[in-house]
Amino acid sequence: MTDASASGGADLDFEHVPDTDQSFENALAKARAGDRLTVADGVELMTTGTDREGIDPVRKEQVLEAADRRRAEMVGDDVTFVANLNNNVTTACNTGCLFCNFKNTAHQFESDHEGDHTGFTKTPAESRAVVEDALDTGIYEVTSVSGLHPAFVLNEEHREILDSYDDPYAEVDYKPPAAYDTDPGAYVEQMRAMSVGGAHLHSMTPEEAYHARRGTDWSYEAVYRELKAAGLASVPGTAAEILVPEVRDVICPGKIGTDEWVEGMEGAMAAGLDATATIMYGHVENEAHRVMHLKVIRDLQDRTGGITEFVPLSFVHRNTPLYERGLVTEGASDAEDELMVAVARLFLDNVDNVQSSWVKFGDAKSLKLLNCGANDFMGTILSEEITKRAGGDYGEFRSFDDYVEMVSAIGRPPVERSTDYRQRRRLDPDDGPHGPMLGPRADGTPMVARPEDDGGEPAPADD
Ligand SMILES: C[S@@+](CC[C@H](N)C(=O)[O-])C[C@H]1O[C@@H](n2cnc3c(N)ncnc32)[C@H](O)[C@@H]1O
Ligand SMILES: Nc1c(NC[C@H](O)[C@H](O)[C@H](O)CO)[nH]c(=O)[nH]c1=O
Ligand SMILES: N[C@@H](Cc1ccc(O)cc1)C(=O)O
Ligand code: SF4
Repeated sequence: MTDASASGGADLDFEHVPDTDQSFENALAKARAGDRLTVADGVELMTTGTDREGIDPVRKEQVLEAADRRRAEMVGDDVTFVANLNNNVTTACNTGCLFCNFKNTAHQFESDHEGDHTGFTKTPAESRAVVEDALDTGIYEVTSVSGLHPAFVLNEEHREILDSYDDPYAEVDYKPPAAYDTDPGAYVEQMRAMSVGGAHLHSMTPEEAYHARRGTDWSYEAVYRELKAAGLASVPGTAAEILVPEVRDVICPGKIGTDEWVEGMEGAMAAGLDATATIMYGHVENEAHRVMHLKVIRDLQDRTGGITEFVPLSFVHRNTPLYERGLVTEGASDAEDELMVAVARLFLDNVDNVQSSWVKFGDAKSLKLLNCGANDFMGTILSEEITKRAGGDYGEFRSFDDYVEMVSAIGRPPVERSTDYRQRRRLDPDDGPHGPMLGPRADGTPMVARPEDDGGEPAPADD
């Protein structure tokens, strides 16, 4: 039997292990025929057979080839990408996920705290200014994911509710903005600020929505409706990590559970928002957990139909507590990354788009993954904090010319997309230089990186 433990480290005694009654050959035949796969089928494909130790290179190629063909049948050869900006509002967070080095514990942001930290908080006005600048470069979308700052509230009504607790910090992780150097404002103020100028705002993960309703009896749907009215247009399905309780207990015990993540996503879609879905893999979990996670996503999509894309996020281990505490010794191998993308394509028969992330994989591997079942190539992002702070070093920006060159090199058509994939524009490789055309101020002028995006020093922390 195969034991994933690709990441080495601690010997965790999980209930769910990759062990099935199915055979690899049967599972592959079903995948090739386009039959809906069971979890056992998925585990056979993900492990290249539980009858053998390790990954079998020939069987792996068979799985990748089946996924590549399925991708061509489902969405054709186009490789899509979006002109977008990442604008994360704050790194202050007390949730304590053990895979995350993006966050800084919130007490460090308090006005009376002595000593430096590397984090930041932006006011709504500062967020608006960053988005305004990026709109001029032609972006279509603003992606914003943040730490759960204790001063964050949905709106002023929420602030009053949280203020009325006897000990708000202990009971509901709330401390008034006056305690901090920088006030992040209310979530609705940040939404209004970042949806400026017709930008498509992609923000408020289920974990952030949980924070935006903490201490109340409001439903996720009601909270997402309020955020939508303030400018939110779609939701990033992060905070998913691995949607199996025994894994969450190890890597993110402070986070919402599997069922609540699903409830949050359903609330977003009930409010009329599209969402992406993610998996963060390559740490303590095994192949059974990865496929169980895919089943949660497929069931959710059967019920809602609102998931626009699935994003495999390979764990970046270097600067994280999981690595520092010896729970993992490395991230996923190349073969595991390939199989994750391929089995996602084969298992998720109801999700059109599977994303290959150059931030997580680098250019060479992310291009290879476009031949293993992926069809989307993420976005220009212009700024990156999560992977960089975890020790990743694939940069913070890809220009349209970079995209056209890379995608053409693998013989596929490069296509600019909107966040919901409904607007598409094919780029002619022979007609450069290339720039975005779909954003509210886009006119085809090439986007350029700010100096710090080219490996220079980042801007100083503002908090
Ligand atoms: C940093 S959080 C920010 C948004 C919000 N606090 C949340 O948890 O949804 C966004 C996502 O980044 C991903 N992430 C964080 N650290 C990572 C790492 N070391 N490697 C890969 N992905 C990581 C996780 O999937 C996480 O859900
Ligand atoms: N995979 C990563 C993403 N993906 C999100 C996209 O950039 C985009 O927001 C989405 O496809 C909706 O259009 N973003 C990152 O910053 N880092 C990644 O690794
Ligand atoms: N925030 C995620 C990436 C992400 C963003 C938005 C999404 O819709 C999906 C994934 C990361 O960097 O790890
Ligand atoms: S993943 Fe999100 S919730 Fe968890 S510590 Fe990082 S920023 Fe906070």
